[in-house]
Amino acid sequence: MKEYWASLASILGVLAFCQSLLQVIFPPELRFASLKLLNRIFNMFTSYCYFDITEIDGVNTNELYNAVQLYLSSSVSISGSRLSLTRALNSSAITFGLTNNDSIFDTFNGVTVLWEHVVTQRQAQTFSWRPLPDEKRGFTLRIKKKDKNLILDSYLDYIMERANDIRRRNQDRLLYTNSRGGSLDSRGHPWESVPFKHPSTFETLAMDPVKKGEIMEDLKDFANGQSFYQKTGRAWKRGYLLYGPPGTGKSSMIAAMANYLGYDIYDLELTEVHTNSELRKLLMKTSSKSIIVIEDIDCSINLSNRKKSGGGGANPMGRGGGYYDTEMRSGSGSNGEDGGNSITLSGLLNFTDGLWSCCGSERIFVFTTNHIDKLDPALLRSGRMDMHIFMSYCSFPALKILLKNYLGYEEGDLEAAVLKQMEEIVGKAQMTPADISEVLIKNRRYKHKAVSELLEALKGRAERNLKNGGVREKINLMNNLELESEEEEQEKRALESPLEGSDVEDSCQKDEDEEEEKK
Ligand SMILES: Nc1ncnc2c1ncn2[C@@H]1O[C@H](COP(=O)(O)OP(=O)(O)OP(=O)(O)O)[C@@H](O)[C@H]1O
Ligand SMILES: [Mg+2]
Repeated sequence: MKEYWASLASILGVLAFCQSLLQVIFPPELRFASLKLLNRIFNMFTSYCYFDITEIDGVNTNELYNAVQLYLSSSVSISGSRLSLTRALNSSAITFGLTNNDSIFDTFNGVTVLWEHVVTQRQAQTFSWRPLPDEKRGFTLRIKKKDKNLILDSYLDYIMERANDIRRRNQDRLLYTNSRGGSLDSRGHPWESVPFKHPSTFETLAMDPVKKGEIMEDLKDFANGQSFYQKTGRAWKRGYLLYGPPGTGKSSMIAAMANYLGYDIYDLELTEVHTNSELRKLLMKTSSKSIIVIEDIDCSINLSNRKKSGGGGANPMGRGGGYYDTEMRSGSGSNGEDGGNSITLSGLLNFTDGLWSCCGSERIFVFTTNHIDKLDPALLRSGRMDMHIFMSYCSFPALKILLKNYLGYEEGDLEAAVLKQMEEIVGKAQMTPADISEVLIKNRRYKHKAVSELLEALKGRAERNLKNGGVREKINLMNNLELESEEEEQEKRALESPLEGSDVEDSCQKDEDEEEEKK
């Protein structure tokens, strides 16, 4: 047996020697033919097969090369004697990789494979539309012939998937804006981006834990729901409407969503968009795994424009009679009421719901508003915004989260009596998490003072609300009384008016009769 291996090794050695000799002596055509022949003989004796994954495929970058590089960076042990270190654009993480002509073993489904990073100098520059790097880089994958099918079926898919995960984890999230209006940058992009570093997370977000849990679950289900959306024939997107008073955490919630799912954010400034087609182009240039945000939607666009349009009618729910068509044609800009901004509600609905909304996938739309009552029912109907989330004034569970965030107080750290007082009063105080955060930040170095000032602030607001509430009740009562007396007056007038009317009619008739008689 030993002898067999020795002779096989010497044959392979001779073949390798012949290969390199051929490269030096023969002209290219002959060299190519003989290399092919030698490779065949070589393949007959070896139990391995090899796959080359080059960095550049023709003139295009080979995605698989980048994926393998990233994938191997997660399995290369830091103990290696020489590793290459890279930090990608928009990334705060450093990745390790194989240096030139280095190799590494990897195991997948119990099968061991060998990866080699092959770097050679590029020979005379061939014609290309774009300059190619001086070095030719590629990975060679060595697999036992018997494992070839087993591994190729799923191994490469697995690598692509893992690489995408790593890329997402390493890359900073981006915040895009369309503040340049409709103009494009040098690469034809309408969006400008900056690294997104908002620290808000669901852990720091002060709100009812049950509601928070529901939202997190909904987001996770959405992100893992590719097959569900495929199966049910729905576009893979979801809409959230966040509403509530200012300072209750709507923007913080969006940041928490992005950080939770690892999505980018597209902050769409509707006032910068001039036409529906511009809106569509912006949508087409968003990437998947992103959150498209329209803040203060009630202020961004004249959503009541359909009422002003002739065909819209006054019935806000009226969808018959070509309601949307009329809307399309009669954007507020067309009649100049909106400073030339002709984006319409139907354009917006098409943006979130129409066929164009499906270019790309795994996208979340978030609208925020302080006045849900001002929104058009078409925006609120079920299926359009899948979840309506009310961001309310600070509740007791939310208050506990803020105390933990700013003062580091856990559940048992505060006196039970103080907590009880807070619990009783926080609902009546109607303070937003932003208000409470202000008090806590101001005194964060002196925890006791922070707590006592917070209690004072809560009490003060509760009392004021009670007084205002009392006054408001009185005003409402007076208003009601006034209304009632006004209604009574109107009724009286209505009852009297037919008499007055008949009087007038009668006198007119009398005058006419008299004139007739005179004639
Ligand atoms: N629920 C919350 N949890 C934690 N912090 C909050 C919360 N709500 C508000 N804050 C704090 O208050 C500040 C303002 O909050 P945010 O901008 O999220 O409010 P908003 O609801 O978007 O207000 P607006 O309606 O004015 O846009 C944030 O910087 C954050 O620190
Ligand atoms: Mg906000």
